[in-house]
Amino acid sequence: MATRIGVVGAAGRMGRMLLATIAATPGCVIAGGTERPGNPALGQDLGKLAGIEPAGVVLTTDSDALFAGADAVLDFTAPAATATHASLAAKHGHAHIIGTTGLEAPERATIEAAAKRAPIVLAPNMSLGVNLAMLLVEQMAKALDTDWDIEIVEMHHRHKVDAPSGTALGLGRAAAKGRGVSLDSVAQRSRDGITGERRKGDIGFATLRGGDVVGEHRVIFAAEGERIEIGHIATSRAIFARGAVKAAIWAQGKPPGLYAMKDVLGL
Ligand SMILES: NC(=O)C1=CN([C@@H]2O[C@H](COP(=O)(O)OP(=O)(O)OC[C@H]3O[C@@H](n4cnc5c(N)ncnc54)[C@H](OP(=O)(O)O)[C@@H]3O)[C@@H](O)[C@H]2O)C=CC1
Ligand SMILES: O=C(O)C1=N[C@H](C(=O)O)C[C@H](O)C1
Repeated sequence: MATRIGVVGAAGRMGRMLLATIAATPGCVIAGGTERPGNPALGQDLGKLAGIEPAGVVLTTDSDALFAGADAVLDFTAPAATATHASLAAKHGHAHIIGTTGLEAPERATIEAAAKRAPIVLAPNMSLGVNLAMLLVEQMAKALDTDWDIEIVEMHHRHKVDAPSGTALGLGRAAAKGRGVSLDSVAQRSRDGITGERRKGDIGFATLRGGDVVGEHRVIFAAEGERIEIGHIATSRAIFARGAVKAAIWAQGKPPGLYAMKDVLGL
């Protein structure tokens, strides 16, 4: 039987890409899609919305019905909306694939509670390349001492609302894990003015925004006399959408729990 996959935030940049990817994946069908009341695309056919063949399902506001009827729901929306969606996943026990970034402690707590009742995959970046880069960064940070300063630079399109990006913070967490420290204790999320010299062991972040950049990340290990860099450049949102659909197929029918992309990808 086909895997029925729904999309909340279906009219968004990622939402449309997700619809097209579900339709193009053998064994998967679009179960439905939602947006908030007032969205101008409400009532439109989801296939048409994604620029593909009509899907015979229209965009609605009923996320409760979507979570009830889908095997898995893909969520690339906004933090408050994602917390509400996680509670719906818990209510219906169906898989929830979360790509939303900018989540703070209260939303994370709601997601963790929901994961006791539904399988939830949570990842700030669903591409294979970035998840491999995270593993490499962890290994490098483990091998190199604090004579190697770690700095993370990211650039995204002008519409992005959170900073640093979820991926940059994920790369930072991987580096901190490799060093055996918590990211919160060493993160320098921005710098301005007379900052004083760099504190040994800090992990620094720099954020660039502009144009239509899909997503670029660079982790720099800088020592006296040499530098190592691990970089990833996304040129299409299709890489995130493919990862999300893969996660949906993987998570369908799994026991409740909070899973990461490395579980899905077997890394
Ligand atoms: N993990 C990953 O691999 C990736 C993660 N992302 C993350 O995904 C998120 C979305 O990115 P992007 O697609 O560019 O953003 P968009 O703003 O284009 O899309 C988000 C969509 O969600 C909608 N939405 C907000 N609240 C609700 C709600 N309560 N119910 C239904 N829909 C809702 C928005 O509607 P409205 O316009 O009304 O607010 C909008 O249409 C961001 O957090 C981004 O960082 C992006 C790419 C990859
Ligand atoms: O908002 C985006 O576009 C992206 N957000 C994610 C993030 O915050 O890391 C992933 C990707 O880089 C695109």
